[in-house]
Amino acid sequence: MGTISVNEMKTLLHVYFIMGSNNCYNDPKEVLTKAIEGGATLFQFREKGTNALVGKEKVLFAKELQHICKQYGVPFIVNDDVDLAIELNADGVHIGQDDESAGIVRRRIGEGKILGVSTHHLDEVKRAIEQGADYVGIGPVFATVTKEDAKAVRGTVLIREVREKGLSIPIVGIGGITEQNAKVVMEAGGDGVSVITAISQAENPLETTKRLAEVVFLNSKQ
Ligand SMILES: Cc1ncc(COP(=O)(O)OP(=O)(O)O)c(N)n1
Ligand SMILES: Cc1ncsc1CCOP(=O)(O)O
Ligand SMILES: [Mg+2]
Repeated sequence: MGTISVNEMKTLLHVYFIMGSNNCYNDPKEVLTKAIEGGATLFQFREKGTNALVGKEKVLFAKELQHICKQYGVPFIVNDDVDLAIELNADGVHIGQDDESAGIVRRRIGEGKILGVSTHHLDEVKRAIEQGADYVGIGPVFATVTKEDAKAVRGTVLIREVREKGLSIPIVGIGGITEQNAKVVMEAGGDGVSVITAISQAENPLETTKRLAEVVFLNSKQ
């Protein structure tokens, strides 16, 4: 882990909103603002897939979203793009198993930044811990249409396994999570839920995030 405490990290993971420009029907800045006002505790900038912005446009857009996060005191995490995270002095980075190794990324971003790693098996969780992850993302818990190359749906099996092994690493579930099924992730031992579609395509992102936050709060152990 870096310098963030386990408890602080677990609290930040409660309602982890992830978004890129191509995930929204409406103005993404408005969507992010409403999500935060509704209770999002952490934000991940994930600009990838069909029609994603690149180059200067991507950087500019990232800066706009980072500015919103700063105004509300919500940490801003960058997905995949470690160079961008360093350039923007972002609060952290999220990487997957096909990205740069967690150990290298930890050394690049330093101890003071948040490092999240996607995991699908217990050995990946253990390796992420050894290499300095502050939290692990586990999923897809449910079917998702957002990530074209998503791994097979495994429900909450791995979340339960990690807790049964007595590992206290902060865990966030991901994949197809909504206010209707978030409770299952928390009951399995998750510390929070990360969502893209549930908020980015909600008719009312503010009210949806409020309801999601309520489910997480009611089922949280801290
Ligand atoms: C919180 C969280 N968990 C998992 C992921 C997925 O990361 P990855 O497997 O690297 O896939 P991409 O998101 O990069 O397509 C995530 N982004 N966030
Ligand atoms: C990035 C990612 N990693 C595993 S599933 C997923 C997509 C989650 O998006 P949604 O909340 O729309 O299912
Ligand atoms: Mg990735």
